[in-house]
Amino acid sequence: MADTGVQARRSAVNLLDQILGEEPCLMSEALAGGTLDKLPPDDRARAQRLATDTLRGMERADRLLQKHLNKYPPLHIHNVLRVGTVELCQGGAAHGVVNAMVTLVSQHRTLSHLKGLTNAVLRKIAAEGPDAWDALRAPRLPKWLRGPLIEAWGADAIAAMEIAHLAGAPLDLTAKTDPAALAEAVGGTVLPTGSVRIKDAGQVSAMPGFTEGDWWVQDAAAAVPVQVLAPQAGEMVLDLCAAPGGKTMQIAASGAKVTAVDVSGPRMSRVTENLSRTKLTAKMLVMDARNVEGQFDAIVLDAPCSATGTLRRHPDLPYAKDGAEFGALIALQEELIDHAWSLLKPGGRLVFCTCSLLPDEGEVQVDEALERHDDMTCDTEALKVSGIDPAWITSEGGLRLRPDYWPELGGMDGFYIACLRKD
Ligand SMILES: C[S@@+](CC[C@H](N)C(=O)[O-])C[C@H]1O[C@@H](n2cnc3c(N)ncnc32)[C@H](O)[C@@H]1O
Repeated sequence: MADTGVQARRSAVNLLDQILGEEPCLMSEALAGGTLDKLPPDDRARAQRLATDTLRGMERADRLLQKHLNKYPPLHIHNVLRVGTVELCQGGAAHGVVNAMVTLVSQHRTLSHLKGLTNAVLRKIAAEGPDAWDALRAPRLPKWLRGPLIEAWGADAIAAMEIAHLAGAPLDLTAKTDPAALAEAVGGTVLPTGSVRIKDAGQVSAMPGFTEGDWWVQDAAAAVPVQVLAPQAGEMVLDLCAAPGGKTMQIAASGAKVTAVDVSGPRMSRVTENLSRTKLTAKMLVMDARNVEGQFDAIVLDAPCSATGTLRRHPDLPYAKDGAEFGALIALQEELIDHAWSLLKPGGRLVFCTCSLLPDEGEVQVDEALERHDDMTCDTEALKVSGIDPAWITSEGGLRLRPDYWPELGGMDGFYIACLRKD
């Protein structure tokens, strides 16, 4: 029987039901719960892509749907309509999308009576087409996050970030040795910071050089902290909060001796897999970073944070979170900085970074660390790595990267990075 895409679409809707349900969760949590486990790999990838695209465009989808609904139907049907609307407005063939959505509603145990509504509404959306979609504003961040971000960066910057969030993220790779050769092999371009960017990537594991371990997936912004650290061959480098290992691999590839630490055993097994594929080595410790002992020449601390810099790739986050746990993360970051400082040799450097857009997890965190430690200074020279605009250096001496930077190149994740020198 021909694949009508019903299974992948049903799974996308089921994912959204969990993410947007009474007890919201992250997509990664829904996936870890096995939601897509029974699907063949192609359908799994398609379901995840559909759910992600729908979350990115959800505000637009709801605005279009509002016109055709007296009141919102049950969440499951609402999500069916959202997925259908996003597909239709992003160029999906009307006949195929509407048929698949109506079929999956007609097969539902208790909601099959709403197949007529599904059919009628999606046909109207199909008639309006992508023009109606393009005329709508970029979806806004939820109030709990928008308010603090406007306070930090201003309304214009947040509007630009919302456009970047809607656009999504291209695939960035870090080359083990030669970015130019990698770009040629995979049909990508070398970014100013040396990462290789691919606009329309297919299945990652099928790309040239994956099995050989010539590269790993890492957003361009996430690759900058180790460029700032500039590890040297033979140095003893500590990578705190290391999993899944992007920075561990960068450090190991430089010839430094790296010790990678993460509190999560399952996440550390991903570091092991990545190191084995790329034929790189590191000493691995599964433990709380606050209990690590020893003295190191250089340390990178990629602290757990709100991850608000990664919304281009994780549009589920604003729906699954409400900021309630950020206070505890900020307190943990402070403890981690202080412990990392005690592990650094005199003359050494600590690169502190977070994939956050909140100054409390970046600029403020470093300002306060400078107050607590007399022997700590910010090394702004270290931030002047290839492709970094000096205008991105902040008043306390860190580096602020934002999703609205490099708009012509396809953006970057939000990150904060500081290089702290021990006098
Ligand atoms: C932002 S991710 C790290 C990404 C990683 N550095 C990379 O480049 O691939 C943060 C990590 O911190 C780990 N983590 C959270 N609390 C920790 C703690 N107290 N000690 C060590 N690791 C911790 C999490 O398990 C998670 O893997």
